Amino acid sequence: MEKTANTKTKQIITSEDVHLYYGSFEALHGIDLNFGEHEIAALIGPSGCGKSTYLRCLNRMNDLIPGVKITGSIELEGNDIYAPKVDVVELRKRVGMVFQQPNPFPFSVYENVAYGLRLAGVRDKSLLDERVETSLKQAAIWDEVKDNLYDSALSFSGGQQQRICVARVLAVQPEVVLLDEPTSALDPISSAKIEDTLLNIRDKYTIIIVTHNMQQASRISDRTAFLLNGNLVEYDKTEKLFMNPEKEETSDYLNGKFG
Ligand SMILES: Nc1ncnc2c1ncn2[C@@H]1O[C@H](COP(=O)(O)OP(=O)(O)OP(=O)(O)O)[C@@H](O)[C@H]1O
Repeated sequence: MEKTANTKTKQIITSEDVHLYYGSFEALHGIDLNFGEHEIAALIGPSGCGKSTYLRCLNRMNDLIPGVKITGSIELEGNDIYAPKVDVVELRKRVGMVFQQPNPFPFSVYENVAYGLRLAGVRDKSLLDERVETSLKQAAIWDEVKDNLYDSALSFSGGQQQRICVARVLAVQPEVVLLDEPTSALDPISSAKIEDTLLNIRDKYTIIIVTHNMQQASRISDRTAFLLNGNLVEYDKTEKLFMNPEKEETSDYLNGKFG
């Protein structure tokens, strides 16, 4: 198993021995994973193996679930994200998240993308305009919405809504973007646009994506982690993991023997 494949790349997130309990149920059994700057990492594995649970640890989304206990360590650029002094709102700006179902607010496209900036106290109209446009361009949706910026985001298609959600996350200039099955509710053309978007923005962000779609993982990710029953089985360069996995469980999963 190669956990530090990109040794030359600066590691942005390092997690060690992460255990997560939902009440008495242990969903993660000690996960060691790290993620580098400008890297796309994919988390794959059968339903219920803990992919989303692990992803949510990275910006403390599990804090919102009653009865959850987490042990181990997760650091963002060397700082413990679970330290008592951490401002969780600030953390979630640095580690943004896109969900499975597009979830734009019932506001205009402009206000969706400007939302986080306004919350952060940005009032300068030209700065807001500039960030909204840049973020929509990065999310590869600008051309489709630029003439309708003040229409409700809900009036756009699911695929367009998802790219508006990506733009909303990018507007606050995060370091890490987490995506939890962002294309599973989308048609293939919209999915391909999201994939292109991720490839376009990888030079500025660290991207961690949970996906059930193995072709998607192999198309866009630099490294892939295979999880099974709350354990990390293998983490390696994507091509290596798909073409020549070290572990039998990985090979069985890739060959459709379970999951
Ligand atoms: N809020 C919760 N309360 C209790 N158990 C939970 C909760 N969320 C998830 N679990 C359990 O934790 C385990 C891991 O779930 P998780 O959703 O992380 O898996 P997953 O790999 O993302 O699955 P899927 O691919 O189906 O989304 C499962 O056994 C699940 O039933």
